[in-house]
Amino acid sequence: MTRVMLETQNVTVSFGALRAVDGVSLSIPVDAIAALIGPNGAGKTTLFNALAGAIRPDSGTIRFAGTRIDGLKPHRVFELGIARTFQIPRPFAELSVIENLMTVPPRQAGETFWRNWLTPGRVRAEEARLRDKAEEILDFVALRKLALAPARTLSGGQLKLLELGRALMADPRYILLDEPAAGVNAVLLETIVERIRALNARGIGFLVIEHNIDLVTRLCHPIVVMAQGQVVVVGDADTVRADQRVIDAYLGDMP
Ligand SMILES: Nc1ncnc2c1ncn2[C@@H]1O[C@H](COP(=O)(O)OP(=O)(O)OP(=O)(O)O)[C@@H](O)[C@H]1O
Repeated sequence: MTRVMLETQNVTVSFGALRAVDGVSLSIPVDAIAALIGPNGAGKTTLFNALAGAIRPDSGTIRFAGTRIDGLKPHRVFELGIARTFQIPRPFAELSVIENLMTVPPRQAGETFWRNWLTPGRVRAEEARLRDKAEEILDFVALRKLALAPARTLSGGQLKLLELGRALMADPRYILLDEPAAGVNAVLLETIVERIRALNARGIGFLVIEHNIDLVTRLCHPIVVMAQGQVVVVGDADTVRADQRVIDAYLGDMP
């Protein structure tokens, strides 16, 4: 039996009369690079917000590696190992690239704080360790040369890599990636794809919101298609492409 990493049962999120997420039940297997696609307004971001703890669902349950996480605060979800990136990257614009990584809170923030306070000599060692880790991650996301550049000078694609780097500082078990390809040139996109695959090979699971269907087809399985708050179909690229309900959902979105 396939083990499930992320499971939602009948999750609903409403804004007034609008059911942005309407009874979504999903089982995402351990270690999958899964995609969440669908036309504009389908409810993808709202579902991400519910998974990350930014929104409490009106009803339904969410489990991560078997633990209930619906209704938990974002920092609790983060501590359990779910990191997220945003459609529009949110770096500290004036801080350098490496500082942007070093400001990510450790997953066990309290423990580190008390340890440092009780043994102040360790603060420097802790900072050196953090810097080493940040440098290693910058190597991995191909941003080492830009370590000292202010984040505001980065291109769209480099900002996406910075977001991925910030997520990795938390040693996540799972990453919610919001539109990794948006505004990214073809060369950097290949770097992003390759890095996602490498991380997945190390056991990190992904759920990826993406409008670039070519990328989704190459990278993701399973593909979850949402429309009007509901899951339309879940399957591989061929299944999804051939499904009339998916075609209808996207055509319905055309002007
Ligand atoms: N905070 C909010 N208040 C009211 N309505 C909202 C709010 N957030 C989202 N919505 C509405 O909920 C529906 C789903 O939006 P959502 O952003 O989740 O869709 P999406 O699939 O992520 O779309 P896109 O691909 O355009 O980002 C839309 O009709 C949207 O207008």
